[in-house]
Amino acid sequence: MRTALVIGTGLIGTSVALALAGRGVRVHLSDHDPGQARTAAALGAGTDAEPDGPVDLAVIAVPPAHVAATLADAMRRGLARGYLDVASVKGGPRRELAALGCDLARYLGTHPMAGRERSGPLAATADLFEGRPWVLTPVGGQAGGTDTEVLNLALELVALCRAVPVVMDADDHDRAVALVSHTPQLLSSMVAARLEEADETAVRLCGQGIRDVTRIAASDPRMWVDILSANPGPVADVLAAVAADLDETVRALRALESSDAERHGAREAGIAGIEDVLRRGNAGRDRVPGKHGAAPAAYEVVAVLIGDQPGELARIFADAGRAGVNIEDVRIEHATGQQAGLIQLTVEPQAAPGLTAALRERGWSIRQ
Ligand SMILES: NC(=O)c1ccc[n+]([C@@H]2O[C@H](COP(=O)([O-])OP(=O)(O)OC[C@H]3O[C@@H](n4cnc5c(N)ncnc54)[C@H](O)[C@@H]3O)[C@@H](O)[C@H]2O)c1
Ligand SMILES: O=C(O)C(=O)C[C@]1(C(=O)O)C=C[C@@H](O)C=C1
Repeated sequence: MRTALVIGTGLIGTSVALALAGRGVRVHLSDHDPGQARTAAALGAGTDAEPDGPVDLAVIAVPPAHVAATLADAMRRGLARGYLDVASVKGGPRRELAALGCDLARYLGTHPMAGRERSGPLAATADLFEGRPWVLTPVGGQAGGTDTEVLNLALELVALCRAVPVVMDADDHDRAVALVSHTPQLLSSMVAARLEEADETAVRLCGQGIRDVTRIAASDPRMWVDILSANPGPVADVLAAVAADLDETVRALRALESSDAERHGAREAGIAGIEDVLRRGNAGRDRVPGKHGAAPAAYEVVAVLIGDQPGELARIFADAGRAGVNIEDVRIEHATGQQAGLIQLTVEPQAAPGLTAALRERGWSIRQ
């Protein structure tokens, strides 16, 4: 692929453009807000000048509700040899495109399983998709089937973004993301919504647990209304199953709360009910793939106290590097009201003792 056009230069469009531009593709950037395209160009994602002829691939990265109309317009203007979108739902856009009478052979619905809770070009990064699944939903058959050239262009794009292609049927994809992406977004928002009216004395106690659970509650509501309203049935099915667990858990807790719990064996039943959902949670969590889609790995965490001052992170990473240790993941826990935090360095189990010793030697305070 030599040339590409990215329409919609927000978080995802600009991240794609940065990855392509970094690997030598000439990228044209377009957005209905020209300021967004200018910002993306200033970040090195390409040029906001119009292409002077059809590009190899047009990438449509606008909110789901605008995908079909944007694609239809681009196709009518003959802007590219192949077209794909990156929207988080796949069944709806394809049906809308068909209803608009577009050439479905030149189009492929795709979805990179990577993102952030922030929007816009300034949140974009060239490595956003590295090691992440990128779903492709080609359609077989002669009439309306995906053209091989378009599928190959999409595979090249996925490879240039260093993502991992996963081929799926569009409706199967929508049911899968209802479970692993759309319902988690709603549950995160619902937990965070409890805090809106909460007493300040409670909010001050927020620790890492609630930070983990509510990170994506900071996402753009307009975008998520678009996504959820394009996948209502599958999301409602998963939420109904969660609601059944919630009902059971509330019943179990109420049984423990009642004053005559001991007498009627309700205490044992209540504990069993709570334990059941926690154990099923352990089993589900064990199935979440690890880094780069590999089987979940058992890592160890080395927790170190760091000061809240410039250069501390660089210093600790350099010290870990000098000890020859590869850091698999990093998390920082901020201590409320203190000029310090706890950095948790996730490493291979065999590297943990050496890293602990090396950091102690260099004066770092290790927390057990
Ligand atoms: N945010 C995520 O985590 C994530 C992950 C994977 C896929 N997606 C999908 O990627 C797409 C873009 O999401 P985002 O997070 O980059 O959003 P974003 O808000 O950061 O960017 C969207 C951009 O599209 C532009 N836009 C809106 N309507 C347009 C139109 N009609 N023509 C041209 N430009 C238009 C906006 O000005 C904005 O710059 C969505 O379809 C979303 O479902 C998002
Ligand atoms: O990690 C995040 O912040 C995301 O929101 C990413 C996430 C996801 O649920 O995994 C969100 C929506 C997208 O369609 C794909 C990826």
